Amino acid sequence: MAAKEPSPDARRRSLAPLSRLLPYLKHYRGLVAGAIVSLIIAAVTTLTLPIAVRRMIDHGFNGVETGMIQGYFGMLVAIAALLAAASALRYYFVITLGERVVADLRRDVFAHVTKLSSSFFDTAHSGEIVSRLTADATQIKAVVSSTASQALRNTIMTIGAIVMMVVTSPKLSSMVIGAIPIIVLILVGFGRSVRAKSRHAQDMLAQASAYAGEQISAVRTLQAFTNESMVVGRFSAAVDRAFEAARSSIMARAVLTFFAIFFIFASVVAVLWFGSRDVLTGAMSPGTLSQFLLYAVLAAGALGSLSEVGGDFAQAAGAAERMSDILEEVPDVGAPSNPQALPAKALGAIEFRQVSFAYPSRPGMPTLTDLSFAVRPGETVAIVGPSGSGKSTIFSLLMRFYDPNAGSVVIDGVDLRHADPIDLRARMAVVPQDVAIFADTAGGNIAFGKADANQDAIEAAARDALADTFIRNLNHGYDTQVGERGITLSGGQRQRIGIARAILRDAPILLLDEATSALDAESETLVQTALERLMQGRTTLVIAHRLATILKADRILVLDGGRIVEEGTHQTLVQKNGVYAKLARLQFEHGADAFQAAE
Ligand SMILES: Nc1ncnc2c1ncn2[C@@H]1O[C@H](COP(=O)(O)OP(=O)(O)OP(=O)(O)O)[C@@H](O)[C@H]1O
Repeated sequence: MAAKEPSPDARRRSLAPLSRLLPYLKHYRGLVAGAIVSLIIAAVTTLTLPIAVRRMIDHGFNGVETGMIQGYFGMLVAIAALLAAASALRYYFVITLGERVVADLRRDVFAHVTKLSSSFFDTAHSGEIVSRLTADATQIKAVVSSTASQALRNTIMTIGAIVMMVVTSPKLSSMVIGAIPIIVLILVGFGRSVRAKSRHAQDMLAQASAYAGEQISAVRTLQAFTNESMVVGRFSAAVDRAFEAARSSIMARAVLTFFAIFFIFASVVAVLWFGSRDVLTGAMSPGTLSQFLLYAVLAAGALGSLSEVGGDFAQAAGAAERMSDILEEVPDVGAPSNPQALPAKALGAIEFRQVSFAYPSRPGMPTLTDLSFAVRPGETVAIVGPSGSGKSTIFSLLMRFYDPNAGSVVIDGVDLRHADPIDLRARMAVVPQDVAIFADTAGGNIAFGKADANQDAIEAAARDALADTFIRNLNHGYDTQVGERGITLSGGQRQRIGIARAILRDAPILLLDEATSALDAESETLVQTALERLMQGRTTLVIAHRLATILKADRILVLDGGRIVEEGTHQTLVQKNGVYAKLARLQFEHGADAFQAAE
């Protein structure tokens, strides 16, 4: 994914990716219209204020029409009320719109990510995807809400105020308008440097947070190696670097503030100087001078803000691009337009026909070569082989996480390429080596096997998986939070939750990846018994690491270097004295006695 990212410069220049947000805005035309209307009302009301001020000064203070001053104050209060109402409405519409659009975008990106195929995740970093859903989405929210409305408001204000300046006094405006480009250029130049420095500060902070996140997630290792002071030292150095970067950005902003205020006031003083001469000569009324001054201040303020929002737009364009990159990612493995239905009554027959496969991230290196085997409904087949021989890859192809490069994988007579992956996976239950436990309750974790399962079904599955007793002994039984990654559970307990989940799923095909990590004898027996119950009446393919499992299998496939090198029962393979016999002696040492007995 990183390779596809355009350079930061290219990203800064192009605002085009923001147009990808338009379809989202279209769903909320009412909010958009409300925002624009209230924005225009607020801008126009602000622009009428100087006129009111002029009329008040020229007519209210001249001693002749003093009665009118009351009327003008009344009018000013009415204008203020309108301005306040329009601004409040603008805030409501614009912020709601921002939140709504970003919520939709987040939902779509997440939904799309869940559908992407394994080859995408082989190269993508999950942390990066999450940061797109959080940090990038937040930047987009800022643009859709405040930045876009600020830009629009300030554009209307700038144009409106300049027009009104010209209308009020063409002579003074020619002077001011001539000076504006110079001031803007200086401010924009400074603004760039401020932005570059603040971006640097953000990066430094991100580094510090990433370091903290990594260490917190591995806090047990950190404490076990008593590296607390080293880690704290590194973190505080990272935080200090972030602080220094922030200070440099704050300094630049302070200098910018100095120049911005100085230039604005200097130009106001210059206008006052020239204007007051006209007022003294009677060429201009004091009210007109005040009106002009107010317009000049409004124009300067609006222009200043406009120069700031440019950077925010560029950042959000980058964020929008990163999010739409994900939306444009097409899954390698998807449902065909007319998927072939699997037989209504699932049999659980599996067949690999001359399958060859290389992972997309390593195209030149075949992982499976010309692999053919069949598993009859209800049969239990054990796959054994040295580490890296391709055992897990067989499972990945069966679940259609990848498609083979040659040959076909067939379930119940249907080539998986022609089937809908959702339909297909519904017929399988998987118990992986390392059962994924979510930060949820014990019951919730089992229910991951079947989202609509009721409490009785969950408890029945837990009983069959021999997990019921330990779950009931937890503080709140099935409602106990088991912590992120199941940190509060033992290895054997995690596995039994995984087995309960598979029992609940009640699928005709069972894919079992036996854990390699040794459990104590008691847990081992529990897990083994639970697995045997689970395997009853189902087609089971098991990546076997234990002799006990192998002995119970109907057949053994021996895999080496992505090929099936031997096939048979334990007895026949041992007699053959080939790859299996050697592997069995080395790998199943802890079952050596059983091995001897079986021989
Ligand atoms: N996602 C992947 N992308 C690229 N190569 C992979 C991927 N997964 C596995 N491989 C490679 O494919 C080969 C077979 O891996 P596989 O996981 O199927 O082996 P295994 O027999 O299950 O090993 P183990 O018993 O150690 O789990 C290995 O060389 C491995 O490095």
